[in-house]
Amino acid sequence: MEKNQIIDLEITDLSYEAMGVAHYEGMTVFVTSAIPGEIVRAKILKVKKTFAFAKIEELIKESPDRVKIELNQWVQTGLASLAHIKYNKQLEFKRNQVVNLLKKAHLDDVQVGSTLPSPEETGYRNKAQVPVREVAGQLEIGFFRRHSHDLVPLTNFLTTDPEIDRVLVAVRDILRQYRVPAYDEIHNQGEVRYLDVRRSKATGEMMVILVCLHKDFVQLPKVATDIKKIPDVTSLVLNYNPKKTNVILGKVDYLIFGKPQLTDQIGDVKFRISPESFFQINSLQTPRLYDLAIKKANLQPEDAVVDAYSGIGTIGLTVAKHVRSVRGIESVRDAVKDANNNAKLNDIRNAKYVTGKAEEIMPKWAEKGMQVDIIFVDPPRKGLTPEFIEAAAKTNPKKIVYISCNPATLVRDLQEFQKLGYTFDQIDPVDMFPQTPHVEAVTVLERAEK
Ligand SMILES: C[S@@+](CC[C@H](N)C(=O)[O-])C[C@H]1O[C@@H](n2cnc3c(N)ncnc32)[C@H](O)[C@@H]1O
Repeated sequence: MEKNQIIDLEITDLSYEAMGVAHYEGMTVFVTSAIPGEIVRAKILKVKKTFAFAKIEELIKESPDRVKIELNQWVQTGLASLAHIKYNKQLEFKRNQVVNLLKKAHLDDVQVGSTLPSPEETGYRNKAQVPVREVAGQLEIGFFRRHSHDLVPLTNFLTTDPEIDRVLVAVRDILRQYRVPAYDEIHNQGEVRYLDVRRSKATGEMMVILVCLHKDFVQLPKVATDIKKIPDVTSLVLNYNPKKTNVILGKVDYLIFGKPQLTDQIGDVKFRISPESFFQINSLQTPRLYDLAIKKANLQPEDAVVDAYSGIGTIGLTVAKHVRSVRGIESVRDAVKDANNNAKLNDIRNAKYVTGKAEEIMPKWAEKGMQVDIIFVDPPRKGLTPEFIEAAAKTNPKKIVYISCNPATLVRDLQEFQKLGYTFDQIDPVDMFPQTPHVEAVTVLERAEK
């Protein structure tokens, strides 16, 4: 097999990144935008030792699961790599990912629920974070081509709230008008690296964050005056990121105008969110995810609850009124401040959040003999650490409710809890990210009776 070769392929599977999978002369070929059941004439783009990448030249047999999309770039860039597949099939794809991981781990008897669909299939994201680069002599916003930093200009991001897309385009036009340079990552020069826009579904307020190479730039006063005039924009923040790095946000924020936090609501609890704090991006699906997790926890009024990887306290503060106490752990200092302030804002007095790494704080609590009834964990994609798992089990909770955004680390961690006397019999996928291959899932671990 060689680059630019044209071959006919039968697509038999979808990869975790939602590329069509085919086999050809002992090689696995990943074909962008292809769907199982399709026969495609494909052009080979890159050849590795045992696998290759290809793109469709001609669709010979089309799958009935394919849907027409407005922009091929959504799938090609990886912004919405499932957008060409019917929504019910996307839900099946996500469930299958969990089923396959369980099979690999010889846990075939664990039940996998059907994926809980999102109330909105598009336009559900309450936040957009888009790169700003110069393309053909002009400042553009868009999305990087898969596995690259080549910007594909876009103004319709499909998965973000259309109100956010409107503001992104308006800010782009203001930056163009005042000739603010886009960031040049090769030379670490220029100015605006990313545009970050967040919208509260509860209040309609929007916060604009300009991620910049410098703390200030000559055009900033004029740019700020014009951004203030965009309807519904309530604050502007300059995030200072001077480093040559792929990390999007720098460590310092300067409030240019408006309120330093956005106010949103989940169920009947209000939340103020700082720019550095994590907040679930699918506003309508989040309360459904939490409801499922809370129902599975079967909380009792006398329960002592731990909310680990708590962000701004969304899970703990949602359950605080129904339990004895909530103790939360979160590594981002601003998020912890938000969590404790959010407790006050909602007149919740039995919840307290601390700053630190969950894998360091939990062993200390276990050491002190802290009594815990229920632990909620909601870690980032890399999952839990052995130190956290051991300490969590040591506090002897009745239940550990695991909310995960990566089924591979979820299954790995569940097996570790099993070794420590916890059992589980069901995983429930929840679609927080329609049109993308990301899978969220909830599992409850119960202490086995000794
Ligand atoms: C997936 S988010 C969940 C946040 C929150 N539970 C929610 O639903 O909004 C994971 C959170 O874990 C935090 N985090 C990452 N690594 C951590 C660690 N080692 N210890 C504690 N928190 C951590 C992140 O800052 C983020 O707020």
